[in-house]
Amino acid sequence: MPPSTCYNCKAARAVIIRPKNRHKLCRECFIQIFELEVHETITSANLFFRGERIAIGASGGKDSTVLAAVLKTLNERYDYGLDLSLLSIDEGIRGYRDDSLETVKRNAVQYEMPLEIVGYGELYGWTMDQVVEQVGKKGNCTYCGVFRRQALDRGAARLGINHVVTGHNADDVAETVMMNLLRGDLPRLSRGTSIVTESGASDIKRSKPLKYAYEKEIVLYAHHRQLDYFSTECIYSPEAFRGSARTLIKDLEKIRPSSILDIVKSGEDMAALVPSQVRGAGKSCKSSAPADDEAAGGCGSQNGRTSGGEMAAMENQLAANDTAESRETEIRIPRKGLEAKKIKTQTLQYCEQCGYISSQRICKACTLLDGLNRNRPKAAIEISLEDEEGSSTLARQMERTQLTNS
Ligand SMILES: Nc1ncnc2c1ncn2[C@@H]1O[C@H](COP(=O)(O)OP(=O)(O)OP(=O)(O)O)[C@@H](O)[C@H]1O
Repeated sequence: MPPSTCYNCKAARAVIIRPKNRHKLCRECFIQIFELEVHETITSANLFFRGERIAIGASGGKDSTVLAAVLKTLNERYDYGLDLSLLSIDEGIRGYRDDSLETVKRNAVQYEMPLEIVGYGELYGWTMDQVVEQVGKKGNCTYCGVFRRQALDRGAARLGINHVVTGHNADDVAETVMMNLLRGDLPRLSRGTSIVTESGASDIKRSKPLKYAYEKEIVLYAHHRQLDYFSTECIYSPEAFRGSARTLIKDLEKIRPSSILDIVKSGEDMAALVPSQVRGAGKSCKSSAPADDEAAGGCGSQNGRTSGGEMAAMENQLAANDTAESRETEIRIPRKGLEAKKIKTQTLQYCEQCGYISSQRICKACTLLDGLNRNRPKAAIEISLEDEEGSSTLARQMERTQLTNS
């Protein structure tokens, strides 16, 4: 069969079949189109203003590396006038984050961007290796997600920047939509689909310029531009529910490539139906809008990305059961009072311990830290909570927050 020509330029040889729409493209057209689509996302959502300082949440992985590369290209090509920096959080995971941070350090040189690294150890007195040693692998993603959100805010505040962009892509958003649909959490679904998340008290705005970019296309882009990124998965436990949502979406994508974007768009439409006081996002509703699933249940990264084998085995099992058993269908009538799930609204306040924005008296990070510190052997607490000047980590954390909030 003769090689196909590019669907776009009709001249060069096609080397890519776009996962999004199956168009056959040459390398140059694919790169141009990918960048143009991110540019359109940025301009149609008015994400930036001229002269704005932006911190790129840089993990060294493919998504944030592509984000940094594309933002640098677009900033120069379209003269956005942005001042771009890289901001990395060192969760303290030996054999994973230390290696990926080396990639970010190289990216900082390659893209000529300043880099700030903020560590869980210095902020919280706990690295993720120590947390996992204490709590085990199960549930550790919750600690990591809650800590990371605050750490990104604190790192940005340290740089004097109030807009953090992250590499969350269309697949991540579709998973978040699916997970929150399955657990009936419309407020969180709504926050997860939003391209920008702002909270009432923190001045730090978050946005996802790659929100409509397919993960597969991000990998293709990184490959064809030969970007330097780190591809090892986090060594700690998978977030099982996200993994199941991912498997479901990947199965749908095989039958219908547009499924990912369709789910994202449906999520946006559903979000539009959620009243803003229930959604709990944005400055107007005075809520802490405590993030989407980035904070709620881990990083939403490679974690939990199951192959789908478990699902297939379960489907086979169910099919076998169906033929063996009689085909009875049980219809349950909901008990009175249980029909409608009560939707809680959130009220803005500051954590009494560290001053960070929270919907509770004590923020999630302090609650988790209290639990960790209570169970830490006494000698270890004394050593790790005292810094050279003798002030406690949380006290330092509070000082920083007061600076941030003032
Ligand atoms: N340690 C970190 N430091 C800074 N930003 C981070 C860190 N971890 C995650 N992020 C930000 O959050 C986004 C989503 O993170 P997630 O863990 O889901 O990783 P991912 O989908 O594998 O992305 P990546 O490929 O960039 O690692 C990343 O693209 C990045 O912008």
